[in-house]
Amino acid sequence: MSTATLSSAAAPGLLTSTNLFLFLLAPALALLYVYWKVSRKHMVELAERIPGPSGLPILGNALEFIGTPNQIFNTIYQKSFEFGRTIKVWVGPRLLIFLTDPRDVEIILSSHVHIDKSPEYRFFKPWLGDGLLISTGQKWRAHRKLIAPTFHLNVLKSFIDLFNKNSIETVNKLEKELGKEFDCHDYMSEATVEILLETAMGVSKKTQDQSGYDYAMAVMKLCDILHLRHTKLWFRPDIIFNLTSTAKYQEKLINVIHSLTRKVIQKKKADFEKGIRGSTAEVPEELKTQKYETAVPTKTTTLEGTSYGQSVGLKDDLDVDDDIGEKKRMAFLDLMIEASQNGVVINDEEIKEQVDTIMFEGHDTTAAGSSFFLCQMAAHPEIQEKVLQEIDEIFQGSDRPATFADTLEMKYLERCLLETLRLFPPVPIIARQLQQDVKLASNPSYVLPSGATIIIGTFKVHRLEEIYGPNADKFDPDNFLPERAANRHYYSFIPFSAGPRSCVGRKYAMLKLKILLSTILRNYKIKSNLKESDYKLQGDIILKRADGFKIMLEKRKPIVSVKA
Ligand code: HEM
Repeated sequence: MSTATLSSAAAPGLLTSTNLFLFLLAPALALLYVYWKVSRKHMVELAERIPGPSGLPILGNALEFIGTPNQIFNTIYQKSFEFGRTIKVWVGPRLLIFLTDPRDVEIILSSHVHIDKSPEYRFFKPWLGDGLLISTGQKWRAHRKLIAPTFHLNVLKSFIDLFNKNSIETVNKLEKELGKEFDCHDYMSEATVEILLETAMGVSKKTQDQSGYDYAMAVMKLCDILHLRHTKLWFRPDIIFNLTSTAKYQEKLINVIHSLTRKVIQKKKADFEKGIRGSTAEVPEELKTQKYETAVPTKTTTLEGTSYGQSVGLKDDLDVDDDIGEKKRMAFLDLMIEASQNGVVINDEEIKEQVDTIMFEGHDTTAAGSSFFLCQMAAHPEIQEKVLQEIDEIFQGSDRPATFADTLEMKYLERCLLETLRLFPPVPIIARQLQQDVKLASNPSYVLPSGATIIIGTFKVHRLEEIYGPNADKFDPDNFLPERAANRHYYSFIPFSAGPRSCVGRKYAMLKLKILLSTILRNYKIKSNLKESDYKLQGDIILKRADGFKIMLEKRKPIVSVKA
């Protein structure tokens, strides 16, 4: 039989199986669609009760999230005024519900059940693995229990000298910018990375052949890519994204980041084997604070209306006052390495995930917070004068390093810092995935359906007129006077989130920022030609200024010049 005869003989059979396949595919797809519709019926019905912009079929409101990061930020914020405090948005088949009423925010954040992060956090996985920010369930609980004590105030007090040393080094680096307009965010990023290396990681930055600046820049570019994946729907599926040149670039950036974390862990392990514990970063004799430190009661952890960045009425696992044992008073990476020795609580891969997580969460947030603070000082010179006056009263013209007791005296500076975190929360939204229905406190007829993504709009909560008054958008440090703070709902100020998944670095951040910012202000006055209304905001993971954090410095008299 010829080949031609063979293929024509096989053709009818082939056609039959194709037809059969199509014949079965159509009802299978129809059944799948019906199943999908039925399984979502409950969610769709509950969502219908919640107000929100009307969207297109299939796409929902997805097209509203198009534009530059600054445009997207403005669109979302403007839209928030068109509806009430609870807003529903469909992005394709995904249901997002924005919450801004502090009573509803409390239900979600204070819960030990609603702790799952939204699916968007998966974009962080190649970088942060299953670190504290992303993990959930038993793994998150075990690691949170291990990590939270490493940011206890007793541990943080041992970092004061390193906070001072690095702050003075930042002041010295800034000197070359005198008289020019420049972006202070680069300096704040470098400083916050280097401080983390020398404190929480306990390695000297001098032993690292990779600079904090390179690391911070790689993180910044990686965040741009992750933001792109959040906002551009076609970049979301891995199968498409992995084919793009952006995916290759992402891989390169992750290599830069991971190479630093790997080196840090190797160095710490080597030290550990030699019996070295604690930070190996050196502090010059004249910057050691012990001789200046006055006795401060160890339990003085609350300042007026707030306790290190959250309402005094809120307590979390960082607020354990009882004296913890010597063993638990170890810094972050020391404890990770020690815990890994028996391999039960944490293994090597998990240590790497946690180091990556702390390096990211610990630097980018504080870099944004400190940059906004400096811009706010420049935009409000009369407020800056009051901060300078307070600092001058504390230090009396001396160039001695700041002590823990000094940080407790920086009450006005702290109010300015809290007010900065209110108006410009570095983490502008917090997202959770619901595994069960939740009735809202603000309106019990609204029930958040299981399967919905809940977005807590911190930026919006912090600017509610019903809570912060008709001038809610105005920079007013007196919003944090104890009597004003006491009259507000605890969950109306949540820059560090709150509840069981609150920020473990809250106290670390506040203490470090007070020392870093007061040291800068002891040396420089901050100036700018720009007003607050000129800021162009973008919320790509961390809230930033799309127009850059432009400031100018003027040397203060008398000049305080301490060598690091
Ligand atoms: C101004 C500075 C900071 C701000 C505004 C901030 C804010 C936040 C917020 C809002 C969350 C919750 C995020 C979410 O649920 O999606 C968070 C979580 C976290 N933060 Fe911070 N943070 C700051 C500094 C730090 C520092 C300095 C560290 C570490 C040294 C740190 C480590 C973490 C970690 C590990 C988590 C995850 C906690 C968990 O899920 O159990 N943060 N932070």
